[in-house]
This record gives sequence, structure tokens and C-alpha cells, in this order.
Amino acid sequence: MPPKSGHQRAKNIDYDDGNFYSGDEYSEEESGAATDEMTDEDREQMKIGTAKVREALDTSLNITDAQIQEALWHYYYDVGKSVTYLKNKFAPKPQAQPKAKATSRFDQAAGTGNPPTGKQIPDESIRLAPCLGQNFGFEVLYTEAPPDELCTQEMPTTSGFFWDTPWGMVPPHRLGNLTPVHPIGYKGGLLGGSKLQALAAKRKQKEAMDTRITSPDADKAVSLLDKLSFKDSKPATRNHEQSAHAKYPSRKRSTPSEDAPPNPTSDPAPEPETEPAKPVVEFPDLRAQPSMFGATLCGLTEEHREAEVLTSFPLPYTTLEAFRKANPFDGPSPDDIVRQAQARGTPKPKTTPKKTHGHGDKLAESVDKLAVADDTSRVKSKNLNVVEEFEKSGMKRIANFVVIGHVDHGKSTLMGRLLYDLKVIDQRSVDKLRKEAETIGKSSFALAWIMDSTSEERTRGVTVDIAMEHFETSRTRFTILDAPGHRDFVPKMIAGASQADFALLVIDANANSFESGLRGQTKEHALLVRSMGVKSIIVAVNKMDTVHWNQARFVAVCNEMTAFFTSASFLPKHITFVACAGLTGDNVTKRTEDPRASWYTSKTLLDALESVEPAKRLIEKPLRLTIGDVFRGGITNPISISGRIDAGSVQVGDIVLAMPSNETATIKAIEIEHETVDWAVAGQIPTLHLTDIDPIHLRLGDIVCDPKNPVKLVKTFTSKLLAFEHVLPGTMDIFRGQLWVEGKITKLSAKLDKFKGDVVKKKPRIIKPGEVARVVVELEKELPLENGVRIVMREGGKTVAAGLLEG
Ligand SMILES: Nc1nc2c(ncn2[C@@H]2O[C@H](COP(=O)(O)OP(=O)(O)OP(=O)(O)O)[C@@H](O)[C@H]2O)c(=O)[nH]1
Repeated sequence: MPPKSGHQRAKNIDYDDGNFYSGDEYSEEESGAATDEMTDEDREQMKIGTAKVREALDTSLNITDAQIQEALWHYYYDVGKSVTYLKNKFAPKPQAQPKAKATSRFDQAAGTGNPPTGKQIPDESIRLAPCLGQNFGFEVLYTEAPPDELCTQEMPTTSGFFWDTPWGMVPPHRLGNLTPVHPIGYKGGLLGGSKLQALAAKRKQKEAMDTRITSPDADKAVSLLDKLSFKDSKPATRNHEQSAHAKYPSRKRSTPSEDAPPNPTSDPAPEPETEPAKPVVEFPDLRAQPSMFGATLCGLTEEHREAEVLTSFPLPYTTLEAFRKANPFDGPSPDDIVRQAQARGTPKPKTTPKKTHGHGDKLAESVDKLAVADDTSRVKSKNLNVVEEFEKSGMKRIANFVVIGHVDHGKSTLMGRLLYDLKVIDQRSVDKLRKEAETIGKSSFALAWIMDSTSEERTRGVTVDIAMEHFETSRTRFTILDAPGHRDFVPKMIAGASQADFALLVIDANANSFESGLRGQTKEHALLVRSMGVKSIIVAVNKMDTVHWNQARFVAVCNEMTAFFTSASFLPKHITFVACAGLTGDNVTKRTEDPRASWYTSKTLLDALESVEPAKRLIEKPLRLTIGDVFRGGITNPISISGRIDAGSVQVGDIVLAMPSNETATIKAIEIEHETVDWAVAGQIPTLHLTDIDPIHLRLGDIVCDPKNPVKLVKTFTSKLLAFEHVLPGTMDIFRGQLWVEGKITKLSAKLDKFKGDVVKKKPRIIKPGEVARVVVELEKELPLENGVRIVMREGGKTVAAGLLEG
């Protein structure tokens, strides 16, 4: 039968169980041995003690004098302890404990079975359990009673699955600082001696200490230190001694200096010149011969070496000639070849192929063929004057807006409806989506699927990533950035907001949903977009069909939100409310015909979008593009990025600088809304196909800028912040768009007047929600920042403040 796991044993044995002290480790014979060396004084004490114990014991218990004396002997004539022990041992046993649940072999092996019962041992809060640890040359310190399984007779030489592992054969160089002790084999008893032995030894130690230190406090402290310093006291020697004490030892009165444990406060005792002779106990060697694998792993014993057993085991085929000649690391790796070819961007000059191992060279050739398309020398700049080109083009206004709001308030559906009504999406595609949505029982999501295109988003019914779609009216080219509403995706929403000129906040008109939205992301999103510089906001009070186009409900939502927007420093003239229903299309692109909505005479959603004045384009400023997405892997365009141009312009052939990686790249091609173009200007969200750069240097949120006018990397800055929560000096996550690093507010310099910006109070201790302050921020790593850039501070997944960089 395989040895039981420690956990299983722990379940089946109880410290209170009478059998715990029985068996080989304690017998009448041994107890006799223990009294062999009694002094007169011992005999006298024994006599008195026996009488007292007998008196205290229940007469119905059948306990002999020898048993009482044995107990007294081991408890150093402590009548109380002896009585407790004898009662425990001989009193009728309490009802059997219910059988513990079996632990699976997997749990046993993984050590994840049920925890040991961990019963407390009386008078001891800390106890050393050397029985397991000694097999590995160290000891285990338990802050409570050690698991029962460590102290049972069923304990093999090592525990659990590793009981037959040849520990002793571990080669010395693998041991590090460990001093292994050879397993001592089964000996029919506890490796560390019986409980009585332990108690007797402890009492002996205490006695020795008593003679040295008289103060009771010092005594306690030293006894604790002794327990802790147990590790340092020559483990190997003690292990040998312990293993020799298979029988209960006879007790000797020893002088304190002989047996006292090492006292860390006193000078170390000089080492004895010669080691005292150790008792030799022979145990049968129960270790199995090492397997071939084990021998390979751990090395061979002397015996095996002498017997000229194989000392090494060649791997198959390694003796073959071809194997010896082939060196897989000879020459560049396939990755290196691809990278070099990409970086060069020029076809490799034809050289006479070396007759080598073939594989790497063939790959290099084929990569070079592919790399023809990646020829940097062909990326010629047309050297256009982009500002003039833009003015000549008569391009429509550009407006990018981010759709924000609490999860499930209908953002994607509303945008799907907008695109459908504007015929950006044809009827056939919508029918197809409807069918697909019906098959998985989500027909109401068909319009949302126009925006939510990934299978994850469709099956979960939740937007996960920013979706980008375009549409245009007679005056404006719009880009929709549909942000996820779920709080787990707030950083994605920040990414969307960082590319937007204005925001569309979608609110469910239903009272319950509106309330939960306020507690959730409705307000947080609005604050975030404001913190990121968005000035104008359209509020779509959506799902008006669910509240029967109740005017009072609409007014209530408008009032509550207006109060909030004002506190978040949106100007009333930049806030527009629209009552609509995305699912039915009422008031989205055309006015509703529902008679219940006759009270609403204001703008449709499309009119509201048209009436927002887009942000001013900073075309003549140096280039600043925030990377919103990175695409990798195309053969012709191995690395592409997309993102909003915050300032400046780009054209094909331009060399741009990515920050903070500080790496340059060449623009190979530009695409806007799937059309190839020669240039792009501030406000647009182009896709740039790049060359001469490794993808690792381009991350979401990085800034692509003009190498002649690069953005600075900053580690410490002053910021004017608006607090949404209480702000104290301390660590925060600092966001610059999608880029974020850990940082901390090191100083609250001043509290400012919210409207005029004047200093109201110097060195405030705390900034309350709604207050504006000047603070100093230190970042763990540098971020590309410059004056006027907006940052967001979040802590524990919550937005606590937003700031404007001052320098
Ligand atoms: N009755 C009614 N239901 C609507 C309306 N708009 C959306 N819904 C429903 O609301 C649910 C959620 O819509 P979504 O468009 O996925 O919501 P969302 O805000 O985009 O959700 P996330 O993107 O995951 O944050 C869907 O079942 C829609 O059919 C509406 O105007 N009226």
C-alpha cells in the first residue's frame, strides 16, 4: 500500500486519541529503563508524587503505579501535568470523530489537500517539529501545533510522493546552501522521538536555563530565542542523535553547560576538539537503486562508479555524423534574418550561395524576395506644401466624436441606427446581422452589431474596444469613436476620448438605469472627456420609448445632468440635450412621428452633431500624432499605426520620431477611411504604414512627432488639477491618453480659485472634490508631455482628478 499522504493522516488522527502515545515509542520496558538511574532524591519525589497523582485520579481508572511513575518521570514530578496526561490516556474515549473526507492524490501531491487540523498543544504556542524537516537537513518552525501527520508512526523517511527519492544522491553542486541528511529508513517510531521525549528534553533545557538566568522575563525571552535558534545548533549532529534515540532515553542529570541550548546572547562555546563518538545504529538501506533517469539527473554513487556502470547516456542520433556537423546556431536565426531584411528594406545583393546547412539561407532568400516591396529607397517624398494642399482641397469640416456612457445605455445601437439611416450600411448587411443576432437570441442587438464587430463583443453583448466608423453630411466628415461603457474598459474609453473633438453622452431615460448609470460610468465618462480637453457635449436621452416619451422624465434628466455638467466646468452653451430612441430611430436622423413625443420640438441627433463647432486645426504647428492603434503582420506593410493628428501634418516619405522610444520611422503610405492619400492634417485620423522601425518601439498612446521638433520626455511637472475625489499627496496612475505610468503627487502647492485661477490658499493639506489646485507630480518613468497637455489621475480604478500641464 502506498504511504498515506500527510493530509489524509492529519484527518484521521487526533491528538486526544489514546493511541497517540502508544506503540513502540513507549512501553513498560522502556519506562523501566528510564528509572534505572534514579537518585535518592528522585525516589523520594516519586513516592510523594505517586501518592498525589493517585489521589487526583478517578479510582475507576485502572492505572498502575508504574504508569503513574512513568508519567511523573517524564513531567519532572509535575503532578498536574501527569494527571492530565494519565486522564487523557486512560479515561474512556470520547465519541469517535467523523471520518475525514478523502483527499485526492492530486491534492496530496500538490499539497493542496485539506489543511491539517492544527490542534493546539497545551502550554505551547510555538513548537518545533523536526520530524519532517530533518530529512532535508533543516527544521520546520510551527507557530501552532504541527500537523498531526508529522508525528505519527506511519511517517516514512520522507513525506508524500517523494518518500523514495534518492535525496542522498543529489550532486553537491546542486545543493547550494542546503546540507542534506541521508534518510534514515523506517524505524518504527517518530523520527524526532516521542512527545514525552520532546517534553523531557524541553524540561531539561529549561532546567539548564534556570541555573543561568534567574529573571523570569529573561527566562521567557531566552526560551523563545532558544526555540528560534534551534536551527543553528548543529543540525547534522542532532539528527544523528535523534535517530539513535529509537528507544526512550534514560535521563541523566546534566550540568547546565553540557546540555543547555546555545544562548544567542552569550559567547559561543568553543568547539570540542574531537567529536564525541556517535552511537551507531544500523538501518536497512531501503532506498531503491536509482533509475537510469535518476542517475543521469543526480549523478552516480561511488558503488556504481566502481562497478563501471554507464556514466553518460547519449541522446538518440547524436552519434551520427550529420548531427555533429549540423549546428543550429550557426548563422543568424530566422527572426534575425526577417528583421535585418525589413530594416534594410533593400533586396539583398545576389551572392554565390554558400554550401552550408541550407535552411537559414533559403529563408533569407525568400524573405529578401518579400522585402522587395519594403524598399525604403522607393519611399520618395513629394515634398508637398501640405498646408496649401489642404486649403486647395476644399475639404469638408472634420469632426471626430467619442460616444460615451454607462454600459447598455444604447450607445452602439444608437450609432448603428445613425449609420443605417444615413445609408452608410445597406439594408442587406443589416438584414444579415438581424438574422445572425436572432439565431443566438439577441435580436435587439442587431443594430449594435454594426459597431460591435468582434465575435466576443457580439456574444457578450458588450463593447470591448473602440470602434471607429465614418459618415458624412453635406458639410462635415464625421468619425465615430464608439467607446466601451463597462468600467473595466475605462482606459479604452480614455483612448477614444483622446482622439475626439467633442463627446456624445448616451443616457438611458429609464429611471432605474439612469440612477445606476450615475453611480457607474455616466458621470465618470463625462468628467474624463472634460479633463481631456473636450469642451462640447451632446446628451442623447435615449430609450425614450421605454418611458413612453414622458416629458417630465426628460426634463428631470436634463436638470440633474445640467447641474453636474456645470460643476464639471462645461459651459451651458456647449451642452445640448436630445430626446431619442436609437432602437426605433425616433429623433436620430428624422423627427419622431410618435404623438406622445409631440412636446419635443428641438434638434434631432444628426442636427445636434452638425451644430457642434469642430475644434480648431493646428495644421501649422509641429507634428503630434497620438497612436491609437498598432497593426502588425502585413507582408507589404509589416507595421502600421493609426491615430489622431493633434497638430501639424504628415506626408508620404516623411521621417517621424516615436516617443518615448525615441526611434525614427519612415512613412511609406497613408490611408484615410480606406483610401490611399498623399498627406493628412491635424484633426484627421489616418493610418500610417511605416518602415525602418521595429514594432516594439510603437505602443498605444505613444506620440509620433517631428524629429526636428520632438516632444519632451518629462519625469517631474507641475499641473493644475481639478479634483473629483479627495486628493492627498501619494501614488496615482497618471494617464496621458492611453499612455500611463505610476507616479505620485509630491506636493500640494496651492489651492486655486476655480474661475480666476488665483491662489486661494498656499500649501493646502487636502484638495476636496470640485476644488482646483496646483500640484507637483513625479513619475516613475518619463512620459512625452508638454505644456497644455491634459493628464488624468486614477487611483484604485477610479478617476480622482484631471490636470493640465503647466511646466
Ligand atoms: N427599448 C429600447 N432599447 C434600446 C434602445 N437602444 C438600445 N436598446 C437596447 O439596449 C441594449 C444595449 O444596447 P447597446 O447598444 O449594446 O448598449 P451599449 O451602451 O452600446 O453597451 P456597451 O457598448 O456594452 O457599453 C440592447 O438590447 C438594445 O437593443 C432604445 O432606444 N430603446
